Amino acid sequence: MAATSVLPLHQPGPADLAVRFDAVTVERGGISILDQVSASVPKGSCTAIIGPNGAGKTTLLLALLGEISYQGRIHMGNNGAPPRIGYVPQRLSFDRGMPLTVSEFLAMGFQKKPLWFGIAKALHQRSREALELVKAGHLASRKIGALSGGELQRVLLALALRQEPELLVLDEPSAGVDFRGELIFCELLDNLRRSQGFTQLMVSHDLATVTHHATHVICLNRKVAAEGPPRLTLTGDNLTAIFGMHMGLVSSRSMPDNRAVCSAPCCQERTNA
Ligand SMILES: Nc1ncnc2c1ncn2[C@@H]1O[C@H](COP(=O)(O)OP(=O)(O)OP(=O)(O)O)[C@@H](O)[C@H]1O
Repeated sequence: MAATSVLPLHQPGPADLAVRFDAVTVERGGISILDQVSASVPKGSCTAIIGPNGAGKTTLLLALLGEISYQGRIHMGNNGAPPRIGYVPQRLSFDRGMPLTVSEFLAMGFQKKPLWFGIAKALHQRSREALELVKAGHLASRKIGALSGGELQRVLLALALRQEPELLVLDEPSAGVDFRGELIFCELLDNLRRSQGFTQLMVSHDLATVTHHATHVICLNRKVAAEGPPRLTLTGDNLTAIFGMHMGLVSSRSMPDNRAVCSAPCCQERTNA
């Protein structure tokens, strides 16, 4: 597949960057997953990594989180000190019959000692505050296994925000969430990012979300095909190069605030749903 060259659109200095991937290379089972990936995440940005299935997006996040080994370098933070990182995973496997309330689930993440020693009242209060922050205070006494996809997503966000992260990493935050739920979640994230000042790095398959919310985009398909502001990066040529099919972005009058949406048939169906 032809890859376009990296666009020289955004040339921030090191002090402006929350993360810099420098020739990151990952091989798993003898197969090349990431090949010399160099890209930047501007400080305070909402940076989206886009690319087709199997492009290595999750792998890049796992390398950043120190969960897998890689060649190359990943620079984070200004003064050599690693930033506080919050992480919202793509999916969470757990026993849906687990007899835990949302408040207890969050308290488990907050407290150092095992749950069977009981949960301090103050931690329940902290859980409630964490839920209020993501506009999910009403979920505190619900069973964690009974939550919908969108509700669980908010709880995981509350958990990720507990340490006041400087870098919030989200792997497909809108997977399994309907269009309206996704819109609300992304707006919540935008507001939190502005009020708390963290940098947001997310993997997304939804080009409408990326167009509307991201301030910086990394187009990845094993290598970086393009990088820069969405308006200049999400061109028909770049999208065709990484997704291998003709794609473009169209403007839709039927959308709130006339935002751009992806013209690919799957996105059109989703948008019109
Ligand atoms: N543990 C592993 N061992 C071998 N190959 C792996 C392993 N984990 C992932 N891969 C392969 O690495 C490639 C990239 O996977 P990754 O999950 O990073 O892609 P992705 O871009 O996040 O995909 P998706 O959009 O489908 O979530 C895939 O081909 C996958 O099969």
